[in-house]
Amino acid sequence: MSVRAENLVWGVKRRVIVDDVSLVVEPNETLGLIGPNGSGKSSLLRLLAGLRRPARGTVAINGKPIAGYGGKELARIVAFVQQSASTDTNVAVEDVVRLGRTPHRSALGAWTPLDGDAVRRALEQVDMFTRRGQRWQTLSGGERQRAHIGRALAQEPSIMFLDEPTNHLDIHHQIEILRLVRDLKITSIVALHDLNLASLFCDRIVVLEAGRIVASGRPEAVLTEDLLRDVFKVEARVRRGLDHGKPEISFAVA
Ligand SMILES: Nc1ncnc2c1ncn2[C@@H]1O[C@H](COP(=O)(O)OP(=O)(O)OP(=O)(O)O)[C@@H](O)[C@H]1O
Repeated sequence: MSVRAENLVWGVKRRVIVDDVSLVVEPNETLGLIGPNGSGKSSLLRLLAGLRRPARGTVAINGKPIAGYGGKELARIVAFVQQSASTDTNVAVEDVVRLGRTPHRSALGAWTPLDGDAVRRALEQVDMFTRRGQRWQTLSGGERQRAHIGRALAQEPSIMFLDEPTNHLDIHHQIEILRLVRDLKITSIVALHDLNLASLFCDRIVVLEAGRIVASGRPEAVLTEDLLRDVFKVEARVRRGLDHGKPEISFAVA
């Protein structure tokens, strides 16, 4: 499914936080959202997912304005993995992941084998199947993050929004989770701080600075030394990676 935003504006009091943002994400594309702290990545993700209403502008999913979707209908289509999401602490991993099935079930609907399959698959995808019975409060930060991603996967969404999904993850799981997101046949929009991971796993990258889009395109067009200097205030060298041909950034620190 596609996501199209036109001239989105959102702010708090007099401060404009998302400033006239327009973008299109094509079906099955993985779009990376990068930008310095406070540039508006999370705010934009929430607007795109319909969790927040813009002051101006529109979001359309598959050509239909998001305001035209019912709550449950939208929940079947869209999953959102928040930055450091909280969860009731007295539950097991599997209970958290099972919550992902909620939008697919009627109020009195029985748990079906299809629900069970989706939960098992999601637990396996995030490498948490063997920990499915473990209590939430005993999990490490990275395990909690993977369980939250598992919940979103169990939802079997058509569009997934992920806000810093690699937070707390070791390098193996950072790569595995982003590879999974890239390879899923769904549309994904991912806010990321790690520019090398954005380069490796995103089809396209949008760069935000102070709420505005300052660059967008394929990683090799966007991740330039000039952009890193201008937007991220770092000196860096960008070369083509020998193994994958994608831009590879090394930071020059004295
Ligand atoms: N509800 C709110 N009330 C007041 N200010 C807000 C609110 N939501 C966001 N902001 C401010 O808007 C700016 C953008 O926040 P946002 O979380 O979207 O940035 P971000 O790019 O995701 O940042 P980070 O990389 O640090 O996660 C920040 O300066 C933040 O303090």
